[in-house]
Amino acid sequence: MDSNSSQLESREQAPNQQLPFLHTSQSTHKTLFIPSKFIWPKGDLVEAYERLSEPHVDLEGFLKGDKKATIEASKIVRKACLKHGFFQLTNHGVDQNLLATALDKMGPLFNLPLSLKTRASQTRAAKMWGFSTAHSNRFSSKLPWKETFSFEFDHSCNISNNEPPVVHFFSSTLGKEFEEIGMVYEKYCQAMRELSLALTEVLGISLGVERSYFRKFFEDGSSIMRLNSYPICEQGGVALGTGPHCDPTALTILHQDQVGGLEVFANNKWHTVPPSPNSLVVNIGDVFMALCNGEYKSCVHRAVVNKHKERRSLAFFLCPRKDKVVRPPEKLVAGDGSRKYPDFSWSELFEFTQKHYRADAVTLQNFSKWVVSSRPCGV
Ligand SMILES: C=C1C[C@]23C[C@H]1CC[C@H]2[C@]1(C)CCC[C@@](C)(C(=O)O)[C@H]1[C@@H]3C(=O)O
Ligand SMILES: O=C(O)CCC(=O)C(=O)O
Ligand SMILES: [Fe+2]
Repeated sequence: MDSNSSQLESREQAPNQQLPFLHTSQSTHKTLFIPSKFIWPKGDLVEAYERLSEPHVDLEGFLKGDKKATIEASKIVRKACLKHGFFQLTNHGVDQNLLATALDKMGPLFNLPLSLKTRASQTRAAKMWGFSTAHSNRFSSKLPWKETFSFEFDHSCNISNNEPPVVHFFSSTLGKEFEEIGMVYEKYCQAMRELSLALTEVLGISLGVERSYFRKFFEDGSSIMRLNSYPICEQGGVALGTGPHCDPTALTILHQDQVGGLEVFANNKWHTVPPSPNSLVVNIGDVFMALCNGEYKSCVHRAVVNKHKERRSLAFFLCPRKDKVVRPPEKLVAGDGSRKYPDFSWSELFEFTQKHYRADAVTLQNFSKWVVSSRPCGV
């Protein structure tokens, strides 16, 4: 844990110091040798030679209430989650226009001058909210080759509010003229909330727990939405867009453009995940792995960089309410009676990744040890 936590940047830095990809799309300047802060260890860079597209889970029948199709979908989900925690969704019911617009609007957003984008930086106490360029204000090494906008999405939020929260995030930081873009992401988050809650039902069925069990658990949650932009990186084989990690959250729905770059670790090897039009990528995260007592795998994945094209993706991270206790239902413990992870609240795990430990492929393991050692009575 030491080598990981030492990457956390303790000093406040001037944001965006000499980052090589600033204004990539507006400038002809080429950066052949990138700063050492962007160089990742060889072990994290091992290439992927195989593809992983399967399984595709067709949600149409489930969404229409067809019992046979629901059982079929839950069986496919179960097999994938027992193995690696990754699958793709087709016929997911999300408006294709909304999906296309959400990706399209990222162009004008990330192409804004850096001075404007940084107005949306660090809008909240935790440093991860708002705009970030390479997380350079948070970490001192292994910087990710990406820019991101991150914001919270409270499940109780209602679009008929005067100024819904996502619209407020964009208009209050970037200006009133960003209300329209804000509304696109507000609608996108609403759609992802519905889809992710529907997925919790499929997961419940697949685990043999009551269908609505996980829906109820996440219904009043507060999720995280992140827009990722991966600039062109001309120096091959040293940088990563996002390093190998498991999402500490519960469930991630990823919408990626057609460039490609997502890779998943399965059967002890890295696999490319070629973009599949009309599909959304889903992966299990640490909170869900803990909720099912380790039965389903939190998916180890990363995003590689591209020498020729910029890449964009949108990640919706389903999270419970901050104070909710993450504890598996009886049914999933009863087998051998032993618990794989201690009880914890989502806010404890979230804070762990923001204050003490940079999320990686073994966050849950290290978090569990930390919880057990820091509580007087262990679990
Ligand atoms: C709770 C979170 C921590 C991260 C953002 C959300 C969900 C995913 C996590 C992250 C993407 C895992 C890889 C490392 C990270 C630092 C990143 O590269 O962006 C992670 C996020 C973070 O702490 O910002
Ligand atoms: O952009 C991608 O393909 C993956 C991003 C990711 O894993 C993340 O943001 O957690
Ligand atoms: Fe991820």
